[in-house]
Amino acid sequence: MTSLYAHAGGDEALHRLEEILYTKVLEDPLLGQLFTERRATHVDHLTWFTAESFGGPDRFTREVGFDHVIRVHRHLDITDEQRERFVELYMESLDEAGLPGDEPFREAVREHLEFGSRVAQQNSRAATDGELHPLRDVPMWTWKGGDEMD
Ligand code: HEM
Repeated sequence: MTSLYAHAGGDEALHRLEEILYTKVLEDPLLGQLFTERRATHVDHLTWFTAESFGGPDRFTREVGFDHVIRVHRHLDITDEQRERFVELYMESLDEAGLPGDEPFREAVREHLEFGSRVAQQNSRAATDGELHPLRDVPMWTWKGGDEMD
């Protein structure tokens, strides 16, 4: 079965996607409150995370580590509106980056995002370690598509 990573177009396509998303996020009035400055590592780290989650190389786990994702979201106190806007901008970015538009792919990306953004939100609101989401590894995302020969 083709991985989501391969179907998306690999690192190059995912990097293009995350770059577009990050530019949108920085310019957005609601999200700009959280993302206050452009960080050099952001697009690369988000690319590596997504690549790994979609069945590509495990570079995020090897070079960054899942604890980092918990740390960066901690105490951001992400609101429902901000979480939803993040998902909306991400879905828009898929089109602008020219990623595949087929339904199984889009559905898998949306599920990954809904899950990931809820984990980030929970961790952003955790007052104690006990309130953190139990996820401690990059989640491996599967999908219903990918049987085609490509
Ligand atoms: C699938 C969902 C998400 C994933 C995979 C994700 C992943 C990441 C990663 C890997 C970083 C570290 C970047 C670095 O090291 O430079 C990061 C930072 C950050 N994330 Fe998320 N995130 C998600 C959802 C969200 C949501 C929903 C929000 C808020 C609405 C958010 C807000 C932030 C902020 C404010 C930072 C740190 C500030 C910055 O780098 O400018 N994230 N995220």
